[in-house]
Amino acid sequence: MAVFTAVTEHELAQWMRHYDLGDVVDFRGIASGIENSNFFLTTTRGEYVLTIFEKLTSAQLPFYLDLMRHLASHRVPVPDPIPRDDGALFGMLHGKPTAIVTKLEGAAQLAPTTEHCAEVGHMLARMHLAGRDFPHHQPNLRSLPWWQETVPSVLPFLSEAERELLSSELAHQHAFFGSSDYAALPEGPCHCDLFRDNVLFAHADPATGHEVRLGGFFDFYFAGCDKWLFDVAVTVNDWCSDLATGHLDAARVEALLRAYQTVRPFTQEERRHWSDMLRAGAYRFWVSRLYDFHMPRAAEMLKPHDPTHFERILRERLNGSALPGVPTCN
Ligand SMILES: Nc1ncnc2c1ncn2[C@@H]1O[C@H](COP(=O)(O)OP(=O)(O)O)[C@@H](O)[C@H]1O
Ligand SMILES: N[C@@H](CCOP(=O)(O)O)C(=O)O
Repeated sequence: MAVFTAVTEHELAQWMRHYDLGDVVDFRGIASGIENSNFFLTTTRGEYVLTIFEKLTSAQLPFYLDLMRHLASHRVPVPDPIPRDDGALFGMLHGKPTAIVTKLEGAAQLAPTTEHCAEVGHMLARMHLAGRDFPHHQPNLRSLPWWQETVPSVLPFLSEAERELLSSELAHQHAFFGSSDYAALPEGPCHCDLFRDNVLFAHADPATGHEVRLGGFFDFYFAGCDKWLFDVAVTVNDWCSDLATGHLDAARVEALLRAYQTVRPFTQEERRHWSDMLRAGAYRFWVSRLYDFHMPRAAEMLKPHDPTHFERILRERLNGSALPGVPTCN
């Protein structure tokens, strides 16, 4: 269930008068998704996605929509927000901010191979470089200050061993974030949630002979400015982990990092702190999943994600001997 706000034919017709997108041919709700009401919209001009933002406010939205527009204009395949006739990238429908963005091609690949990982790594690096001249700044709102604020509220629900790990890792990350090496890590706009379900792959490309072709990255609504290495770590923790054990698959890690570094090689500090950042990436999602699990919001529609998955991943990453190294890139 992911249409929280219904739109009638009449309301859609009124809404479309603000856009130069031709006539509506088809309009249907998208079943997946948990945050917003999403609809596939086909017009005589093309295919789009209409999103009614259920939680994000008008004040918060410009950063995300401007970033998507900026990346799309730099030929990074992301949904491109369509401006209305007054130039705005969103308007209000049912009292909620609403936007129309371009529809990406393809389907999610939930069992990725090394080829999928290489495509994702390559595009992630391109995305980071394309974001360098993005003029707006908004921090990743799910970083250290949010962890520090949130951890005390989940501690009472946890076992002694979980509490111990949550607290000791927070202390470790606090020290890492305060270090001069951390300050030297390159940064910029990051997706911050580039999981398997936020990337689409289209069919094989006969022109290049590539078996897999990236359709694009979407769901930028956790994006923010952060260390690029954090974005890579979040991505590797999801794309390259065995889902049952949290163990990193060395071949997928190698493929993703090698492809990333053909575009942007890691700095010395990044290589040195790869394992700390994998831990930070795991910690971020352990904390958010614990929070969603133990403090579900009223009227939550879906079962919260399993927090123990990221506890397992964090414990795995702490076991340094299980970590594949960062490939060198010449
Ligand atoms: N721009 C897009 N192009 C193609 N499909 C999209 C696009 N945006 C969303 N979708 C589809 O809609 C689904 C729900 O979107 P998502 O961003 O995950 O929703 P939510 O923000 O509610 O979690 C995705 O799984 C994807 O199939
Ligand atoms: N990827 C996160 C949850 C973020 O929610 P999304 O469905 O909007 O991507 C997780 O797995 O915990």
